[in-house]
Amino acid sequence: MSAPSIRYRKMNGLGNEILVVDLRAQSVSLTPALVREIAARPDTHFDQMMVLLRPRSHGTDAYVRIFNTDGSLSAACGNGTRCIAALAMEETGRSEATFETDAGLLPSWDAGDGLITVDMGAPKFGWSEIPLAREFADTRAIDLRVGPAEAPILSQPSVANMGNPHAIFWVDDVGAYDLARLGPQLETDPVFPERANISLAQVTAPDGITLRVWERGAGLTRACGSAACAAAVAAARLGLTGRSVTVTLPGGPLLIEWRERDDHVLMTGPWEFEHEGMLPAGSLETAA
Ligand SMILES: N[C@H](CCC[C@H](N)C(=O)O)C(=O)O
Repeated sequence: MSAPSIRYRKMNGLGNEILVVDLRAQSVSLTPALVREIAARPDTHFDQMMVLLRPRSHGTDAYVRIFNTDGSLSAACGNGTRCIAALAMEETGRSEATFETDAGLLPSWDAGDGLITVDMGAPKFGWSEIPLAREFADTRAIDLRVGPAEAPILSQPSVANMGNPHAIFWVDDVGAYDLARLGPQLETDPVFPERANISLAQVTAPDGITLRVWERGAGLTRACGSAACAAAVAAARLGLTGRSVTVTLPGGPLLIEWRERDDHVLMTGPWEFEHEGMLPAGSLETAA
């Protein structure tokens, strides 16, 4: 049997590296090993791979599975959703697109000036919804720390689920920490049974947050949309900011609005097309 040929599109959302693979008309199974192999190649390297599958629900453009670099799955990726929304809008000629993931529906629309808004849904704050391994009554600050009890390096993060688990540590200077060293340790702390995305957040104004993220399954990235949403809602819950904030990541700013009406979080930002090509046939033979 000859290997299927599959096109990929390499994009990015604020430097968050996104590989889009459209399998709506093809049947190929992507194993974690194959995903890791694709991620290891310079041309197709990604932080997240957005795999478009045939829609499961009426009115949606695709059912989307999202893989991290390490082959694990995530039910949310804000930056990647802007990228696939841009492709879908170009394909349909419409100015909106809706995707389904395992975390629910993600409506998105053209916000003008080359920006796209994604409705990331309502955040969840219950300890079992994050999920955490044991009960915490107040997830605005949980008892977790790195370093000695009397002088912790980082402590008392807020936690939230934005379709995926996030912990946000509030700091005075996001640049003052070795996140590449602390991230892996916190990501896999036993309090997070499904691991977690780890953020350092610095509140710079009632409508401004600076953020650095160690992503579950992907490591340090230039931007993480769902982490920006999680930090924004966590800051608003603590009264550190209002419900509309600009979250500035290493890759640039995202506008986050936590809508009063239905608690949904709206994320607005750019997307960029880089190049396209075919996935290496050799690796796909393994999967066919
Ligand atoms: N970069 C993505 C999130 C990836 C999350 C993933 N690392 C996980 O939850 O496992 C974003 O823009 O929202």
